[in-house]
Amino acid sequence: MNHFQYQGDQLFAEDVAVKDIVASVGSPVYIYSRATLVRHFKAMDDAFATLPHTICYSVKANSNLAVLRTFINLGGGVDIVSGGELYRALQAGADPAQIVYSGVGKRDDEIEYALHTGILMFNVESEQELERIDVIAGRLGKRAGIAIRVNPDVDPETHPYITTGLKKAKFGINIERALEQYGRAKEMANLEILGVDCHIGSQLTKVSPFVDAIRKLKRLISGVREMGIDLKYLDLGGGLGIQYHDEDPPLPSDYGTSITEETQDLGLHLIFEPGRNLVGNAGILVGTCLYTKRGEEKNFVIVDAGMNDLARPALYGSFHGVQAVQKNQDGVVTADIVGPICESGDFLAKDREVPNFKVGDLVAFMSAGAYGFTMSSNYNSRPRVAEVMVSGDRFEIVREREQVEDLVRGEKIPSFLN
Ligand SMILES: Cc1ncc(COP(=O)(O)O)c(C=O)c1O
Ligand SMILES: N[C@@H](CCCC[NH3+])C(=O)O
Repeated sequence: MNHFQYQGDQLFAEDVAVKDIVASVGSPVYIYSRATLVRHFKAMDDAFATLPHTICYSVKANSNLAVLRTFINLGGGVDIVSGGELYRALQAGADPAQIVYSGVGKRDDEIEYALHTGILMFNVESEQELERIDVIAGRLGKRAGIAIRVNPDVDPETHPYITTGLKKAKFGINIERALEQYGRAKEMANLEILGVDCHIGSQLTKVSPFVDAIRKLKRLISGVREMGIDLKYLDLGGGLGIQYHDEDPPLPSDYGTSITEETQDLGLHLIFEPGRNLVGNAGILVGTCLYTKRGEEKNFVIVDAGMNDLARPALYGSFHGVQAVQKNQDGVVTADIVGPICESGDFLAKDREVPNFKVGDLVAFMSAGAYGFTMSSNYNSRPRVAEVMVSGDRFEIVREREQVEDLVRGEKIPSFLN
């Protein structure tokens, strides 16, 4: 069941009318459905019920503390890529023993922070990083749990900007060189080799690339075991896609069945790092129509939300469904829905048949729960919008809207300018 649905002519988030949220919180605003978050987490968790596994939610998709807490309360771990994400995860109550840390550019201070925290493991993405972690762990008198993030050279058949598992990508260590690096890691005094990791890309709409990657990893796992290394974890990253428009991604249960089949004899604890699949369709962005322009070439609906609030259309040409918060009887129009930002790339929908919006109408951008707020910026000195969590017939602001004063926080005018 979808938790963003019409009741009569009104769009609801669970049992709350979206217009009531906007009336109370303002526009634009991100709105999340707690019931959807819970349902998605459980679907992913249930998909692997027959194997030991941990769902380590990928914080980058949506790092709101209320979202993190929802998954953590369901027993989830987290996948982080920075000291900032580690801080957020801990604030939300994550168990350090269920935190995995990926990313090609971990800084010394971030590595130290993670070691002090006692995270489960670093997913190491380069030969130099392996050494760096060993040195820092030695200095702190700690042993660092690690997995090597292997780049299996598999095409996930998704947008090039979110393809990560091809040889030409900056991510991970090429699979042909991985065995050698396990050998090096084994000789490093302050590392404890715990697993093998890979993440091949995001918004995958087929299971086959995951299966191809696993088959390649299995050969590596045998090789690592032959070196006398006792592996415990196989981290298969995230990447399962969602429906934004006309995609037909596999259900978590199908993804689970295929992966379980491939991995059940390995005797490894599986880790998954889903982001988008858990949160993407659990959130919407709502804006207000400020103006309409009827052009000779094009029609425009100008809204108060822009590419700084939702970057995906501008960055990847992504599709987000557009719906009227209150359905009207005024027919449809083919238009670009654009924001106030001074760039022609500032569109949220292009050449789209949409309701014939009028000034003051509320416009909902669907499937905006993943990589929406987390990729927002202050471009054009626009304050970040509020985030609201709905649960049943209640809603709560889970992040206040920024004020313009917040935009100069920490900024000083140098005295020599006086
Ligand atoms: C290492 C890693 N893990 C997990 C994810 C989450 O991906 P998704 O949101 O596609 O599940 C990403 C982003 O693609 C990632 O880079
Ligand atoms: N930001 C991307 C996904 C990035 C995946 C991160 N590894 C998107 O919105 O689709």
